[in-house]
Amino acid sequence: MKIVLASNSPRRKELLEQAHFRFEVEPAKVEEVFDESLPIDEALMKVAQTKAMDVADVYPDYVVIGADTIVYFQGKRLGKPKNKNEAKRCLHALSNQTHEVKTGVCIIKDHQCYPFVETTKVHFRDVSNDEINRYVNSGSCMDKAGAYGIQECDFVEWIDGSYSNVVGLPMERICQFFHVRF
Ligand SMILES: Cc1cn([C@H]2C[C@H](O)[C@@H](COP(=O)(O)OP(=O)(O)OP(=O)(O)O)O2)c(=O)[nH]c1=O
Repeated sequence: MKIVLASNSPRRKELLEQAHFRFEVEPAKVEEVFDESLPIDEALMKVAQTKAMDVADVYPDYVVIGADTIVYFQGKRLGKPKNKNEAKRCLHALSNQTHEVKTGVCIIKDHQCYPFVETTKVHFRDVSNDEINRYVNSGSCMDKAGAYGIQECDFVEWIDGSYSNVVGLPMERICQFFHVRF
């Protein structure tokens, strides 16, 4: 079975590699448009599907994996920060609070779409202004939903659910789909 990952994210590539998948990488060339009129999970699956379908056009005989990760907090979707100030505001808001990380996935196989959403609860400890400034100024938060990477900061006190889902792909469910042991 030939697999292609429709993503630009180095984290998703790494997660699939760690699980010993063999695959190509072809980032989708579509704008991420969120349909705010839909319930959050539906909107997320739609974005993942748009990414997967874009690549399926070019790789018709491959199984395509598309995904999109967001932070969901107090009924609001937090994507990648637009600038450092927004990143700081976002981390302040998440400090000492519990939020959800949602990854929408769409797998296209034999012209059929298999979409799903995985949700992980994440709790931040109390994070000081200094810590937030230092982390944001290091720059690595800018390409990450919610302005943090669980794999590179120590703000997370506990999680409930899939860790890899927070990083960008729910590997338990991906492996289940492909009948691979996780
Ligand atoms: C919350 C969180 C997100 N992230 C990353 C995963 C995703 O790469 C990114 C969310 O952006 P996405 O838009 O889901 O993905 P992407 O733009 O990196 O790649 P593509 O659209 O081509 O698939 O945030 C982490 O690495 N660690 C975290 O703890």
